[in-house]
Amino acid sequence: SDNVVSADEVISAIEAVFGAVPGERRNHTKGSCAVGEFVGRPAASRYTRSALFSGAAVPVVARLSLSGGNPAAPDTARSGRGMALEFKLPDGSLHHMTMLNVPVFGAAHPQTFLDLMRAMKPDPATGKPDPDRLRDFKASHPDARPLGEYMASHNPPTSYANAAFWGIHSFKFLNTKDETTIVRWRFVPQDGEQALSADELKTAGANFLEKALIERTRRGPVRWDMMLTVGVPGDPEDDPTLAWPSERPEVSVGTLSLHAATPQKGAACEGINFDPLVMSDGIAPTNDPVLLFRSPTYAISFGKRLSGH
Ligand code: HEM
Repeated sequence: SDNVVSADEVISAIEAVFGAVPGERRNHTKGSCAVGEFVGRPAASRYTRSALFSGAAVPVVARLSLSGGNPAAPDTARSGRGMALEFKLPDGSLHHMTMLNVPVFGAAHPQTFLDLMRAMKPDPATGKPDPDRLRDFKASHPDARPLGEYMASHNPPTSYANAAFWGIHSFKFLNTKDETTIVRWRFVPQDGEQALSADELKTAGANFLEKALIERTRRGPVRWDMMLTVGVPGDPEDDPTLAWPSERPEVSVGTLSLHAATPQKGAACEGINFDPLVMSDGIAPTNDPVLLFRSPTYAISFGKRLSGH
């Protein structure tokens, strides 16, 4: 059962891999802040009554990040890139979307995530993870394979502005008649997707992502289209490691525009806990055990950094 894994032990396991920087996030530690707006399309109103899609501009605070707890992670690292969005709706309510630049996650249950952290824990003798433990992890956790295969065949992006971001989990959309539709979504960059070449991986350096985003927003808003996929019966609802069939049609339901970016220190995104269960009326979680487990885990990380630990 999923209840055997506690949020506390997962945070401890993350800290055992990466250490802990006082006052900072335990995961996605390296990141940048941005601000902008989201304009939804009424095309979504068939599925959701959320005010996100009224057509009015909704202010957004965003954070772009590298996954992992290393505050000095190189921007060429073969790891996830994150996009976290906080929408402020006209009635004052908040909505969060906390996404990654990959279509699937590497754990169907919190236990797999915990086991991965345990396998990644550096061996005191070498300062590196024990290759045997990593091999054992891969062999014993088939749910980690789809993400592993995706990461192996996709280089990291040249810029956050050239990355697509997926919501990964399935969510429930509720319309005015209280009808439920299971959906997934991704944000597709209007600048186009672009990955680092093998040469660029060697020459790009460790810290180009923040600079590229700041410079890009100075030339004008950087935009992503929100593409919605409507599930059909039989599509996996509660497993974020399983992609939906690629032939499912996508509907454009809105556009995100980021107008300005800055380092995270002291900026608006720094103090936000981008808990993915912060949801406004018209959007609700599925029973995906990973989605539900994220909330208590983020709360512990947030509490630690708030209190300066
Ligand atoms: C068992 C699964 C997971 C665990 C234990 C976990 C843990 C964490 C933790 C502890 C943080 C830092 C929270 C804070 O201090 O504010 C974080 C941040 C983040 N996570 Fe997860 N996570 C999980 C799954 C996911 C998934 C499935 C996604 C994407 C769909 C995701 C995307 C992100 C992003 C984008 C951030 C950075 C948020 C920000 O910029 O503040 N995580 N995660």
